[in-house]
Amino acid sequence: MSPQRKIAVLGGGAWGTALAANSRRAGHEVTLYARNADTVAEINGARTNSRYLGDVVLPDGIRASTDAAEVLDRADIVLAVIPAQSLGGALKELRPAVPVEAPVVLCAKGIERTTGRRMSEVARDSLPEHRIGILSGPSFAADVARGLPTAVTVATEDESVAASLARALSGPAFRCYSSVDVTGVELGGAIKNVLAIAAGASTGRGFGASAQAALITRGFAELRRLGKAVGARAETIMGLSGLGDLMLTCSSPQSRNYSYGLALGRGEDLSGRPLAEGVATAPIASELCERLSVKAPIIDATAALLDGKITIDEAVEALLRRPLKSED
Ligand SMILES: NC(=O)C1=CN([C@@H]2O[C@H](COP(=O)(O)OP(=O)(O)OC[C@H]3O[C@@H](n4cnc5c(N)ncnc54)[C@H](OP(=O)(O)O)[C@@H]3O)[C@@H](O)[C@H]2O)C=CC1
Ligand SMILES: O=C(CO)COP(=O)(O)O
Repeated sequence: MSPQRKIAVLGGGAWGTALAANSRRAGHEVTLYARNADTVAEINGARTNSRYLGDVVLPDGIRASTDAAEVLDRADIVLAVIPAQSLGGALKELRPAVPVEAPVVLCAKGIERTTGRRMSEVARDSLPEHRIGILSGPSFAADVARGLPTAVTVATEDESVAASLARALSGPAFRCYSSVDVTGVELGGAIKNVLAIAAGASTGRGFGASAQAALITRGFAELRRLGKAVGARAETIMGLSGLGDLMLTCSSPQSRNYSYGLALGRGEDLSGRPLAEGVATAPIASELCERLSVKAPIIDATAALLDGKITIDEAVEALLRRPLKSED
């Protein structure tokens, strides 16, 4: 077990709460910032976060607060678990309270819709003097909150910081691998959400398991191409934060992105659904691929589908009618 640190978690949703639980089980002092007073009261009192994690009971000793400065005071490590489209603004606001010595580990999975920036690019702008890391991999919040086993990747540019974070954040059932490939780790997490919507839509429309497997595999080819174009390592894309998370998210209705796709494919009402980061990431991922001359027909079709420009049947027909080529 690594020495006890003070870990400050920013964000009181499903993943922030699950990571707080994991950090507590790993033996750390844990504080959590949530902007919702009811969430704070429930975590401190009943040790639940029923809005996001149902009846999962959290380990004791997590101290939640609506006061970010109090949560961040003397923190050794900060976990930023705020959704991708809100991360930049939130970190800018919190900047004066974030200790400069504390690495800030980003846990959101997405690309900023308005700018095309990956999470580390967003955070470096908001917190220019801090060391920035990223945590990503196959990990449903409810599983981690319950203490079920999984493994993820933690990346920072500095190898020793990455290794130290991996030691600190690993828990009894949460194994962290370290990496210096920040770009590769964050790219996998962002793109798998888009591909999960595509896989869900196909299955929801009734195209069957073969179509879903073909879509995931060819979607993964698009992620590999995009990874190469932005300088990600191939091993990272093949690893937990790439292939690993893609497999998880595209195969379980527990995924909010996959279930968003399922609902889309079934023609259900999409309003009031839980966060599905792929919805905002799809159009900007498609634009990014175009800008970098990366062929990404599944990402493009998903963006067009979400925008209402094409139907699922038209999307699949267009994908099948593309000129035949060698597999790459
Ligand atoms: N859930 C999961 O299984 C996993 C999620 N992730 C990623 O983690 C990120 C967060 O997801 P998750 O926790 O599940 O999402 P949730 O929807 O469960 O929770 C989001 C939380 O962020 C808070 N929030 C939103 N905007 C701000 C802001 N500006 N300042 C402070 N807090 C804010 C919300 O507050 P409020 O309650 O007040 O609205 C809410 O507590 C996403 O990018 C997701 O892809 C990664 C791995 C696993
Ligand atoms: O990132 C996740 C699992 O690794 C969670 O996926 P969803 O956001 O689709 O629920």
